[in-house]
Amino acid sequence: MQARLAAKDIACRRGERLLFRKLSIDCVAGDAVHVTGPNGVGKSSLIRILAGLLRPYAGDVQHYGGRGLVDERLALDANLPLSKALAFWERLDGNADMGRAGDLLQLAPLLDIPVRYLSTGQKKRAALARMINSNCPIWLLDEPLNGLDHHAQTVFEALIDQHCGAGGIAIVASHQPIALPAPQAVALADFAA
Ligand SMILES: Nc1ncnc2c1ncn2[C@@H]1O[C@H](COP(=O)(O)OP(=O)(O)OP(=O)(O)O)[C@@H](O)[C@H]1O
Repeated sequence: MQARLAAKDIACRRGERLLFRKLSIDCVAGDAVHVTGPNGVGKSSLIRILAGLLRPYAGDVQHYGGRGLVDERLALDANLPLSKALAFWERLDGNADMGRAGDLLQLAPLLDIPVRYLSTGQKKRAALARMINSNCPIWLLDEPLNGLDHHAQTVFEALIDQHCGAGGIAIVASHQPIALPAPQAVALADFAA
């Protein structure tokens, strides 16, 4: 069965505020979605709902296929050299070869450096490579270009293109323009409560 992610009539409440409501997204293999909106409208909250990390106030989310998330929280042990921090996930994900993603995102020179010493963009490159290496068909990306230099941005845009071309799904919350293959646009302010 092909990858699918469907959110139906979801609403999001944070604290006492209802942020958005009646939002539906239906993605099938190959789809890309660009979520936009001003600060505080709920883009990160939406990505976390789609990832299953935050319960929607109303509506539901269904998915077929694993979900990979990259947001501002770096899921890598700050005290380990990057190679060992990545190896932790490689054991869980059952994929020991960082391979192409690691090459393209130029991780080789960073592997001996403790994660806490990596620059913002280097950490983001490592997080993206880890997600790619997990082989999840559904990519959930919260500001994935933040911190990346122009070359790394271009490389990652090409990786999204390949991922969708191979039947993956990418849902991207981004302030910055990002080249996505035939994206559906979701302007979150249109669903503000
Ligand atoms: N745990 C929480 N409890 C209460 N309110 C929260 C919580 N987390 C986030 N919020 C509020 O929810 C709103 C939406 O936050 P969110 O991070 O989803 O917005 P965003 O659109 O991603 O913003 P930005 O563009 O600045 O990244 C903000 O007003 C924020 O203060």
